[in-house]
Amino acid sequence: MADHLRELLRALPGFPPELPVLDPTDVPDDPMALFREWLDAAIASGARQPHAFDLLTLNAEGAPVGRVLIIKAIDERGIHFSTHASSRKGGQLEDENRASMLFFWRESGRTVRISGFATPLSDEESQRDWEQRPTYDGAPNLDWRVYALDPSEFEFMQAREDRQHVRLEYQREVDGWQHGLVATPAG
Ligand SMILES: Cc1cc2nc3c(=O)[nH]c(=O)nc-3n(C[C@H](O)[C@H](O)[C@H](O)COP(=O)(O)O)c2cc1C
Repeated sequence: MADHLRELLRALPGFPPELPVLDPTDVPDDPMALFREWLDAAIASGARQPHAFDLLTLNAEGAPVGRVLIIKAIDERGIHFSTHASSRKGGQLEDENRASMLFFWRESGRTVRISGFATPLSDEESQRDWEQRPTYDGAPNLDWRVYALDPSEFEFMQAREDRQHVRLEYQREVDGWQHGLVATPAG
């Protein structure tokens, strides 16, 4: 049984043959510009839910907890997502607002991890988001909250068929963003 699953898993197709190239010598200084480029490409590709990401928070024991959300907007305050403030993630963010977002666009073999601090936005902005949800029935929901994750770190990974994946890391320093290749082994 276990062997059968092992064979099944090994036989699954991996990355598509035609993958975009990430040239680390030709990237913007601002990681948000590269993120926008990759997000726009994922949206244009017609892939389902290109705006979905894993949100990683920390629970009261300091253990990481992940779940899938969608992003709602990007502005100078960061990347917006929304949820119930009284949800588990809402409580975790209230206690510890360090969080990480992980995007995976399998059609292009791309991932982006964005880490930073999530801040709740105003009641007004949160209600506006609530009212735009497809299930909105006219009743307000003061538990609904939009958060903006202000990034301090990005990592872009462009997969390659030969598994020599290109990984580019951006760190926010006092004088702006610094970037460089990640040299530790990839899969
Ligand atoms: C594609 C997808 C998108 C989702 N988007 C959201 C979202 O934007 N906000 C949200 O609160 N939950 C969203 N969910 C549900 C969450 O994954 C999660 O189950 C729920 O928010 C409860 O999480 P928590 O108990 O860790 O707080 C989404 C689930 C999927 C599969």
